[in-house]
Amino acid sequence: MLAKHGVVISGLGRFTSHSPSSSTVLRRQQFLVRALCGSNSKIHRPKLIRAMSSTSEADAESVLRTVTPSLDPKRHKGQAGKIAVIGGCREYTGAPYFAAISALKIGADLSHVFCTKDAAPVIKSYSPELIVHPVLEESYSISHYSEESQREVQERVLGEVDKWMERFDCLVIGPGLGRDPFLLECVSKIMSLAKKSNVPFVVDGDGLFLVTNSIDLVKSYPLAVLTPNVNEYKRLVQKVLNCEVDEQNAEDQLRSLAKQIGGVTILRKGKSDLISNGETVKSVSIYGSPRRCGGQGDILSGSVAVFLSWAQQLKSGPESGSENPAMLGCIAASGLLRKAASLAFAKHKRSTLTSDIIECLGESLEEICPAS
Ligand SMILES: NC(=O)C1=CN([C@@H]2O[C@H](COP(=O)(O)OP(=O)(O)OC[C@H]3O[C@@H](n4cnc5c(N)ncnc54)[C@H](O)[C@@H]3O)[C@@H](O)[C@H]2O)[C@@H](O)CC1
Ligand SMILES: Nc1ncnc2c1ncn2[C@@H]1O[C@H](COP(=O)(O)OP(=O)(O)OP(=O)(O)O)[C@@H](O)[C@H]1O
Ligand SMILES: [Mg+2]
Repeated sequence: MLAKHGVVISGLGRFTSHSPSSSTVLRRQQFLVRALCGSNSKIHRPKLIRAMSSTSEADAESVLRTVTPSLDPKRHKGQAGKIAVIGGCREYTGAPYFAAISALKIGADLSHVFCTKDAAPVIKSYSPELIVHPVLEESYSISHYSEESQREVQERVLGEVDKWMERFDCLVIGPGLGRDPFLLECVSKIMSLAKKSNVPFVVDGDGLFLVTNSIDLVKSYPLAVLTPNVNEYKRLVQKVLNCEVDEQNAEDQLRSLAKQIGGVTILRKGKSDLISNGETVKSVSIYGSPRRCGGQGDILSGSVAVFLSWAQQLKSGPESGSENPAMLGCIAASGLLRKAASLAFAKHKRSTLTSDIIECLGESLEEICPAS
């Protein structure tokens, strides 16, 4: 057992359904400690405490090795993750597709998309692998309804999502959601349903627009992860901390922001990705690509959902640890996306697109954690 900030971390490496040998367990424990303290550290208490109390580059590859489950023939469909993306409207069909297909490409078993009726046939046509629910409604389709009928529509939407809720390991809320007020009101109620069922969620894109204006939707929910880009982060800082982004004290500001929102985990995307849960701050700067084509953040949000789910499995094992699964999920996802982006850029240079990066996710994970 190891002590961190006076908290006991016990048996970090036991997976419920993976049944690893004791040497595998020990290796995973050592990986996790190295990952959180830097790659050269040994398991040593004072050093661990020092490393956790300041910002440092996470060893993303070690985290990836630790959280990625082995492919066990005894496992059934669903055990490697069931993810749902809430997003997709008239304007945006690419973003929810990128998030949902990335989850499958990394290794999740099932990936659902809950989107508007207009977006559904388009998203279905991108891939038969996705389970697409055309249930969300925008104002334009219900504006001629009476108030009571509008309430009934909202109840129906919530019922359609809620009947699936308990089956999901994680939601991704926001890629390509749009900003329609009726739709966003439904989504805020979907967040409440997720919290009631203790389902973790990653909030991205227009989901962050919603949350920035109603911070209570995520406040103090430890299973919430926010993944803001430069603009989304600026808006969050202005709203919550009532000041401007301070690049000189980026880590401290991120830590304060996460703390102020009650210890949610925030992954601030940028040249280096910075991750904090209000206590520690970690960065992921390895790999990466100079191409800034749209959609890379969507790959990231789908990936965080999968790795967070896997890290949750680690935590629910009989020798569970107290390490934050959301932090581990963010570090793993950031490392993998940046590796895939660098691989795709090496192949495609200026013409690199988000779909090229998605094609490199499997190869990138395979290099770090071979399937056999
Ligand atoms: N193919 C698709 O369907 C895509 C849809 N997307 C969705 O589009 C919606 C809006 O997301 P956006 O990311 O465009 O919204 P943002 O508010 O983040 O970005 C809006 C504007 O900010 C500018 N900007 C970007 N990076 C900047 C930087 N570093 N400094 C200054 N300005 C910068 C962009 O040029 C853009 O015009 C979301 O729902 C999102 O999920 C995006 O995910 C991209 C792909
Ligand atoms: N300046 C940069 N240099 C290197 N990598 C970057 C840079 N900015 C972002 N990234 C990488 O790209 C990923 C996606 O970040 P980005 O800021 O493009 O998200 P986004 O704007 O939400 O994307 P999307 O177009 O999907 O909405 C980040 O996780 C990060 O690893
Ligand atoms: Mg985005």
